[in-house]
Amino acid sequence: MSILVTGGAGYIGSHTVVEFLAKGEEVIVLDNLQKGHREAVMTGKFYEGDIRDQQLLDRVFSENKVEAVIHFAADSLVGESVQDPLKYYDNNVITAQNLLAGMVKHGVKRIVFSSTAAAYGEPESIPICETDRKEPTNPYGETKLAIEKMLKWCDQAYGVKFVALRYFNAAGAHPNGHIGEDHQPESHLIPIILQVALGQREQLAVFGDDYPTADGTCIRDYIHVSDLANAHWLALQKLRRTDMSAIYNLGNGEGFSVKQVVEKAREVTGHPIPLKIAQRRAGDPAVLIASSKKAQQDLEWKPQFNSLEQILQTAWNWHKNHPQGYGK
Ligand SMILES: NC(=O)c1ccc[n+]([C@@H]2O[C@H](COP(=O)([O-])OP(=O)(O)OC[C@H]3O[C@@H](n4cnc5c(N)ncnc54)[C@H](O)[C@@H]3O)[C@@H](O)[C@H]2O)c1
Ligand SMILES: O=c1ccn([C@@H]2O[C@H](COP(=O)(O)OP(=O)(O)O[C@H]3O[C@H](CO)[C@@H](O)[C@H](O)[C@H]3O)[C@@H](O)[C@H]2O)c(=O)[nH]1
Repeated sequence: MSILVTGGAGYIGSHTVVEFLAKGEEVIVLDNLQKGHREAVMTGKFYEGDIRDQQLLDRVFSENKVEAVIHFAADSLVGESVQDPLKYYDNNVITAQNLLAGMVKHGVKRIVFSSTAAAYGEPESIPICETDRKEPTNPYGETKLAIEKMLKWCDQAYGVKFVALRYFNAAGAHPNGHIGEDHQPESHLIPIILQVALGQREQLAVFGDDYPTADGTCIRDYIHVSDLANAHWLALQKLRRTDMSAIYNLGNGEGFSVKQVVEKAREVTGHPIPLKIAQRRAGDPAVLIASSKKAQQDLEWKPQFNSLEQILQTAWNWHKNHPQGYGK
């Protein structure tokens, strides 16, 4: 039996493929390469194409005995989703609907889904627990929440069991140095900071310093991509073991402001990393910090790279050795 990884050529997906292969799983990747990189898929069977293509899905499910789907494929930028919400409803909600229809048609009953901290919106308290209020402040989070609900109803109606993983901010790179983060154009904080350190950008624009936080900049909970990858495998084990659906937060439980991340990156890279204060970015909540107690208890998940320094160090190794990402 194989595990189908959608979006497996992307940042978190490619790290998860490596993790699953190391655990002895048979992996199939489906990715339209709109953001992903063929070079990032270390091995396994690769289908290039779009999940919205029902015929392609039929082919993938017919040519392989798929036990479970790990669903990463999506658009995932907070700012862009505010500018172009319909793109997000199309590529996130419609895509998930199509995928689930394919799964139901072909009798595939397990799915691990990439949800997000953006499902919560402005938190009612910190750290955020899975049961806390969910009022997304951007369409991206709204589409992920809609998919979680779609999964709940599909469980009830068709017996498709799911684990939705609400990751906080994925960061870092695989310690093997061969895969890392390469988004074109890049919009995430840590790779942008490292591009400044590499001399590829003059400075970092800090999106707002008037938030209700100690230094006025937004606080996020950065979680290493390899720890996320491992959580997916543990989530699949839980589905195999219990056949019960569940939702988990995945973060380190510690928040860092944009300015604190810059300060730590200065230590790691030895570069002064100049910054300028810019306008707030629409859709950004001030503080997002996870309680991951539930994942630690139920999944026995233990993050291995849980300091910001380790996260920045692995990311810096990747960026230094691949200054053009997978391009060169
Ligand atoms: N990066 C983060 O901090 C973060 C945090 C929370 C949740 N997530 C979620 O995790 C998932 C992966 O994030 P990422 O940072 O690796 O993103 P990514 O853009 O690097 O990876 C997504 C992959 O999906 C592919 N894809 C997109 N739409 C597709 C479609 N319709 N058909 C086939 N392939 C398609 C892209 O080509 C890409 O390779 C996303 O669902 C995202 O919402 C990411
Ligand atoms: O040039 C930049 C880029 C980012 N930021 C700030 O840095 C923080 C982190 O931003 P970014 O790295 O873009 O991540 P988020 O917008 O927090 O979103 C990420 O983390 C979410 C979970 O918290 C995921 O759902 C999203 O997919 C993922 O992109 C935010 O406060 C941004 O405003 C800047 O100040 N300047």
